[in-house]
Amino acid sequence: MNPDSSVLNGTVDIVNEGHLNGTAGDSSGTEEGKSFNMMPEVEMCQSVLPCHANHKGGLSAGQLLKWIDIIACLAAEKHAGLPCVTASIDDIQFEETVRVGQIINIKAKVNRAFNTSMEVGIRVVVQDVLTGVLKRVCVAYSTFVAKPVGTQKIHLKPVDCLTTAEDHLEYALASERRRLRLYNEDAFTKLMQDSHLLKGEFSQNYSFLFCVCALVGVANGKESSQISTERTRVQSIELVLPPHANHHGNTFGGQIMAWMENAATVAASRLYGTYPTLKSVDMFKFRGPSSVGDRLVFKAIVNNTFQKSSLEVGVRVEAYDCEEWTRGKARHINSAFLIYNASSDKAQTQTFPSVKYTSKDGQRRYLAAIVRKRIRLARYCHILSSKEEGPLSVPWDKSNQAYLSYNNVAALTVLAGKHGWEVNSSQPKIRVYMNEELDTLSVQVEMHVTVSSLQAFFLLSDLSLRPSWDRHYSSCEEVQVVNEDDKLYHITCPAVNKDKPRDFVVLMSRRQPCKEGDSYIIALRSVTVASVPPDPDYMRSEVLCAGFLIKDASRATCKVSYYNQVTSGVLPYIAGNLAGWSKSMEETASSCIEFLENVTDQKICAF
Ligand SMILES: CC(=O)SCCNC(=O)CCNC(=O)[C@H](O)C(C)(C)COP(=O)(O)OP(=O)(O)OC[C@H]1O[C@@H](n2cnc3c(N)ncnc32)[C@H](O)[C@@H]1OP(=O)(O)O
Repeated sequence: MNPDSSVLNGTVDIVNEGHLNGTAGDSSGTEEGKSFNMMPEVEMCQSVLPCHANHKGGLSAGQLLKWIDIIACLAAEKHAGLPCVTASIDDIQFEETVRVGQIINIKAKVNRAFNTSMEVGIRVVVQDVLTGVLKRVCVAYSTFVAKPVGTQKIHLKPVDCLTTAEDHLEYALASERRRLRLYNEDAFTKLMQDSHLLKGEFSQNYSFLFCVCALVGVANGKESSQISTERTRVQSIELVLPPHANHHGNTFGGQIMAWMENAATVAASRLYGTYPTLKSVDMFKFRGPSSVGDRLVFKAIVNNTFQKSSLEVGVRVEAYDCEEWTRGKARHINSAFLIYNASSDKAQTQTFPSVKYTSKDGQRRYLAAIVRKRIRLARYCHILSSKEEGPLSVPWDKSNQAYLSYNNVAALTVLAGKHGWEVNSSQPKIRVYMNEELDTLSVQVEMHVTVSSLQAFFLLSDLSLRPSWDRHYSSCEEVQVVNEDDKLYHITCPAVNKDKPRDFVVLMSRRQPCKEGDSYIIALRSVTVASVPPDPDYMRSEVLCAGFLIKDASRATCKVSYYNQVTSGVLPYIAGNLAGWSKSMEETASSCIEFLENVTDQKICAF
């Protein structure tokens, strides 16, 4: 590892610096006076070789899962002092592709012990050998159970070496995550059972979906552009040999996950016709053990596609010992759901075809994938609502106006410059992107408009015109004109579900480009002003960073990009879109384009 602290300091927002400085490979074997063995953390460094890579030269997700499981198990056993088994791994988002020649660093430590189980937190970082730059690949949380031979249950000692603020935070969050794990199972069962609720919450589109699904299920083949999920079905068998076993003789969990990833990737590529990119896994659950000599049958199938930009593959693992094999009696030992994105390494954005099911089981899987997507989204709601978000608004007054405007514009510029925007939906003039980070979610809506960027800038920066094209705005009134380019507005929005209607007080700061090629900027953020106190009829909500960047495409056309870093106040308005059962963002974008292209000269003059 590159010990150059300037390299590390440059990435402290990505990786905890202290974390990286304490390498287990330190030849002195000590850190801050503690012997290595006393360190709560376990660390692994791997140089990524061609044998670890997939066909694209990137580290294969299966290999990474194997390393994650090894290191997590060692951390669990260090705490328990006993053999431990993986019970589950929470969903993992893969943020960075790792290439052959780079160095992987994996650290794991027990965040919290409960009764017989404990949570292990794992951080994976990649370092480029030539530049020394470090990037986070993923963060994962595994649950391990201490399992000595026999049926005895072992109660674990509590984690008592919480030294840093991060240790304390992880300790506190571990019980939240456990609560969420248990809640997710209940929520899934309830949502699957309660089709009434599903129909209600998924609104018209969802009941429509139900009807369409039912029809498609019966009238197989009538919709020619849809591909049957059956075409993606994969079945693959592995015989568990000694090299596949862990140090206790059971089939190694990491190996099972790697095999599962392999089967899932084959299923996804059958639909796609090329190689999709694994974006995340939605919990690996180890339901029961297997051992050397077992035959493991992997069954994978695409369950559903979302907005044509991502798909879910379900993988089920069944184990048979010799006798069970001849009797045809399987043990269901593992299940996981993997999310793939259409590859973005081609000049043109690829999309997945829509799928249809042709059996009752297919219908169940299709709906279950929607429910899981909804739960993933709910996790964002949970993260957003349990994250100590606020207050996000900053008090506005004349003395801090210059700083606030600067921050407003700077925050939007930083948001727009983020890496990792992924296409969520694509239409001829509109494209929706999402950017998921650990605890933030941002959306971008790109629109191609046949008006000059100057005209779009003037029209969009007059927020009082917005209710005429954005149905999420009920009203928008000017509260104060600070100067020509900065105004305060009070916005009211319609109620969603059974909530009260919401209102926002925002500062709009607009900037024309300083030089050719720069964008016009219209930045929005919440502020508090004494003249607009919260109204009991409205739920006062906040926007942290939103707005438009507008850029010339040709003399008469421009690209308008709308950004929003999602807050709990904004989420209800876009939740359906993110989960794939509503197209409200695309509809609003279409209405925005129509407004910009058809607006009369009068309105422009009035501004
Ligand atoms: C490192 C390796 O390679 S290990 C090999 C791969 N892993 C395996 O083979 C494990 C296979 N699975 C098993 O053996 C079992 O399902 C076990 C041991 C995980 C759980 O056994 P069960 O009899 O279901 O145990 P039980 O229901 O009593 O739960 C025990 C604990 O595990 C927790 N647990 C059980 N399942 C899960 C799960 N899917 N996710 C998170 N926690 C879980 C429970 O909450 C409980 O925690 P607590 O005691 O702290 O409150």
